[in-house]
Amino acid sequence: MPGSGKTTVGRELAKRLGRRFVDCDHELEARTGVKIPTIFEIEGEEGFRRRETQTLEALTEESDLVLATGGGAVTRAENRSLLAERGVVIYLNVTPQVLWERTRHDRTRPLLQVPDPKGRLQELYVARDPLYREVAHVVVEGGRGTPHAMVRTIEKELQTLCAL
Ligand SMILES: Nc1ncnc2c1ncn2[C@@H]1O[C@H](COP(=O)(O)OP(=O)(O)O)[C@@H](O)[C@H]1O
Ligand SMILES: O=C(O)C1=C[C@@H](OP(=O)(O)O)[C@@H](O)[C@H](O)C1
Ligand SMILES: [Mg+2]
Repeated sequence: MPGSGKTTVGRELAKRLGRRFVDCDHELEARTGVKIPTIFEIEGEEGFRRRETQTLEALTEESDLVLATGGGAVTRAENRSLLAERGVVIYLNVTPQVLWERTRHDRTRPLLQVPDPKGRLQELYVARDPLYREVAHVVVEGGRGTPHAMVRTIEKELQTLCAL
């Protein structure tokens, strides 16, 4: 979900694992030369989603990468397949209340620029939680832990997965 810590935790996890970190939104901004809100303004969510899929297709071809997606990547079935088949997917499960506390002053997430962002986060959470679970190999409860604690938990989960 937006605000769950994908960018923050992903960057720290990559450092810890000695891998390259890429954030899909940042890559998309680098490719287009404009910020995410501008893509939404000009092309709408549909245009953004099309570009997001193209970027995910390219990035999931690479190996040894820690990739942070945008929160809505799971809404397209083709993205879910790309992620589940080409990667080890980690779902950072954070309650809507905490997501709201973390994103309430942030203007860079167009879907949350509505009169009731807390209600929007609740709706998105209900709609997306099953999709995140469908695609995830690991679910990490990320409510109140620090990014560092989350990295440690993910590392342990990855070690368990690799030992299977
Ligand atoms: N585990 C955490 N504990 C507290 N704050 C966090 C945690 N993870 C991220 N944050 C903060 O929450 C905000 C959103 O994090 P971000 O990494 O951008 O989330 P996402 O990429 O999932 O939308 C940032 O201000 C970040 O510093
Ligand atoms: O939840 C979403 O649909 C989105 C989340 C954003 O990324 P974060 O999850 O990093 O905020 C970004 O991709 C875009 O604004 C759409
Ligand atoms: Mg992010």
